[in-house]
Amino acid sequence: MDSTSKSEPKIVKGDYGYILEDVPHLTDYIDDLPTYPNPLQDNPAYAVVKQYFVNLDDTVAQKIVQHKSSPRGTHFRRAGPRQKVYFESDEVHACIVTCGGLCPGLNTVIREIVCGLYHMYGVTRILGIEGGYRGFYARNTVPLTPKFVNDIHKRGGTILGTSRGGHDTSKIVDSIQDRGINQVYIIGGDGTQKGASVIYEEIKRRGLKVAVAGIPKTIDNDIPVIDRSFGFDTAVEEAQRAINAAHVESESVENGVGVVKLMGRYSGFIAMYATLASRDVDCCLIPESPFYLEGPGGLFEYMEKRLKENGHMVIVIAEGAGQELLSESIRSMNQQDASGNKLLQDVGHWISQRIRDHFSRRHKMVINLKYIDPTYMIRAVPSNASDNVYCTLLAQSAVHGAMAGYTGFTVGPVNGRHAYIPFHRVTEKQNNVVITDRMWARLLSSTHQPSFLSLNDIAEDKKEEESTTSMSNGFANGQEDKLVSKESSSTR
Ligand SMILES: Nc1ncnc2c1ncn2[C@@H]1O[C@H](COP(=O)(O)OP(=O)(O)O)[C@@H](O)[C@H]1O
Ligand SMILES: O=P(O)(O)OC[C@H]1O[C@](O)(COP(=O)(O)O)[C@@H](O)[C@@H]1O
Ligand SMILES: [Mg+2]
Repeated sequence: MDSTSKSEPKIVKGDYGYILEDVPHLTDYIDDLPTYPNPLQDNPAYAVVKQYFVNLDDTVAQKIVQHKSSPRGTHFRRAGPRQKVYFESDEVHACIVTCGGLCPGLNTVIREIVCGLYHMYGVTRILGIEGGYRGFYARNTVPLTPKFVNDIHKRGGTILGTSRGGHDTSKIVDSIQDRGINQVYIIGGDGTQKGASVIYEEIKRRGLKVAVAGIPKTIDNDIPVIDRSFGFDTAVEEAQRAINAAHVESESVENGVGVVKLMGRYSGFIAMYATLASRDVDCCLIPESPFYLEGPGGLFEYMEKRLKENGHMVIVIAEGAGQELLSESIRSMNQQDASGNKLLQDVGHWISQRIRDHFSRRHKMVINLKYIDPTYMIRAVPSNASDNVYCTLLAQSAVHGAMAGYTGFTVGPVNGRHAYIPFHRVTEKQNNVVITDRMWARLLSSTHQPSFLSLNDIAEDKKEEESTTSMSNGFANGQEDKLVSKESSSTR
């Protein structure tokens, strides 16, 4: 990977503690760029909207809950169409790339970028880059038209293909420059957005009139600032099928135990929401909440109690949970994937085996354990109706932003309003479940599982909480109503 110098964040301060964390604009480094009237003003479909264009000064507050005397705080530029655009329709040559793991909705975002560019702005030259970042210099491209993408939202995966690794900034920007591309739409997770950020920096360094727009993708919902990531809703819904199966299997036999492994490398959002939605789960284990097996307050003690009471139980475990326990018993190999993400040990198999061993050895109790691993099935489905609508808004926001000359930004809803967010804000931290939030407390009270926290842990946590301040809010982070203030994100 090339190292390019990083631009300073664009911060604008206003009255009463107002801060705008703005995104770059092509005019920041190119002088005298001509502007054109937005072609949407002549579009009959949008003629009915009273005030269709977004006011240039509109911004979206990051923190929605305010006290009488609190400063106005951080804001982001509101997404949407602007009266003036910086590209003429026939001048635009756009490209779209998808990177990282699969996620429901990728095809919908591709479709809506193509249709948005074509129908709203009259853009006809749109290239699909195949196979992720390395596709810029090592794979084929495919011309994208509304006809070509018409039905793709009904399919899972990405029609463009994806990959991990292979980010070579100068080769990618060479390819952008050689092909005469001037709008780059990059769909991907935290790693992808870091890649998009260095591409933007290199484009700026070369002084190119090329807008770089990121669309955040992560099934794990681990991207901070935005309310939730697309595909997450679908993933939670799809996980219900696996949990239902585990429940049916476990309640049909004596001492039935259903174990379901769900995705979530560092963040347990899918497991937490799937558990809260299902009501059939007796225990949910996530990376953010360390647990232990043996002894008072441990998982085995709880299982014995639950099986005695109810005759069956369901455990949901996120793939990143309990990794520290696994590395104690299995020699950890510290392997990484091509993007540098840690390769996890299979916690589902491990915990199933430990449970079987425990009950046969210690109790001579016959349990009937069924282990279900639906992880890739959940990721590979097409997006549901609500994610489809969400993907459409994301894609259109990205198109409006690029046409308006903004660059180096990620789009996403912040407290329900779509905004342009500078890359560094979505890559500097990770969104994690905060186990001292009301949402996790709701889960504990619905499953009745132990918190696995000793009194010492709680006291230490409290101390830490007192010295940190609240950061995020928003629906899917589930952190809009904190019990106590705590930084909701952590770096990897
Ligand atoms: N720090 C980084 N700088 C540049 N490119 C990166 C960086 N981290 C990851 N990438 C690239 O982003 C792409 C996707 O990253 P990955 O972590 O696999 O998935 P995701 O974007 O879903 O988190 C890969 O092609 C990878 O090479
Ligand atoms: O496709 P792979 O490499 O097996 O990826 C598995 C990982 O991808 C994810 O689904 C999402 O990760 P990314 O957002 O980084 O793509 C994780 O939950 C999971 O650990
Ligand atoms: Mg990632």
